[in-house]
Amino acid sequence: MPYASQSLTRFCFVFLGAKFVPEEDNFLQRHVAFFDRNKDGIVYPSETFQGFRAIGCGYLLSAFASLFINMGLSSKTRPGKGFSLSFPIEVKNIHLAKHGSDSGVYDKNGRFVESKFEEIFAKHSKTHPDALTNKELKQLLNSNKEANDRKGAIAAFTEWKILYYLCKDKNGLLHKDTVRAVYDGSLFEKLEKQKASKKHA
Ligand code: HEM
Ligand SMILES: [Ca+2]
Repeated sequence: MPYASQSLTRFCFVFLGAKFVPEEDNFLQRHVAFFDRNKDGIVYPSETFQGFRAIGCGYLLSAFASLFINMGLSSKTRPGKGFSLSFPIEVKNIHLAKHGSDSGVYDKNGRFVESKFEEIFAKHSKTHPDALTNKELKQLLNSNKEANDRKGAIAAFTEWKILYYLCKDKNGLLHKDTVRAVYDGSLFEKLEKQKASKKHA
């Protein structure tokens, strides 16, 4: 973004109270917008940390996640801009941070591909119709692995394992509706509400 329009965005946010709203059909923007705590369109490391804490993650995981996610994705989402030590992630460009060895449920623009989502469960949920066991999740990750893509495989492993750790049921199953909700980010809002209500109980 040229400097003038960047300043205009900042002006609108600060003085007019305008908020960044993710595109309705861009599920990847919605996935990430939860972590943009003040809705200015940018996720800073402190916001990733606060978002992780809000959904019930411990200090250590939240601290590591905020460092790795922001250091890893910041530059990719800021094409044409220099490196920034405050490691901002621009939500509108989050599709540029997609990696390999993923499920393909997000297309290259960050939109949700229903057929790819259904494919996960058609191929891998053998024990229970609408859920994945830990072993089936491992098989999913292995079958998504692309050749010479260690970085992508590690990123995919981390995303799925954190999801499993946070959301598996008491029988160790990761349910289809939970996985659907992580794609559009609504899962994060639900976890935040659950955590807040536990705190007040
Ligand atoms: C507890 C927090 C989070 C969990 C459990 C989580 C989980 C996931 C899962 C399961 C996927 C799908 C991967 C696939 O389709 O194979 C994904 C994709 C993605 N997530 Fe997250 N995520 C979290 C937080 C974040 C944050 C904070 C960011 C960045 C600010 C982020 C950026 C992405 C991106 C860019 C993708 C697309 C990867 C691709 O399709 O290549 N996620 N995440
Ligand atoms: Ca922000």
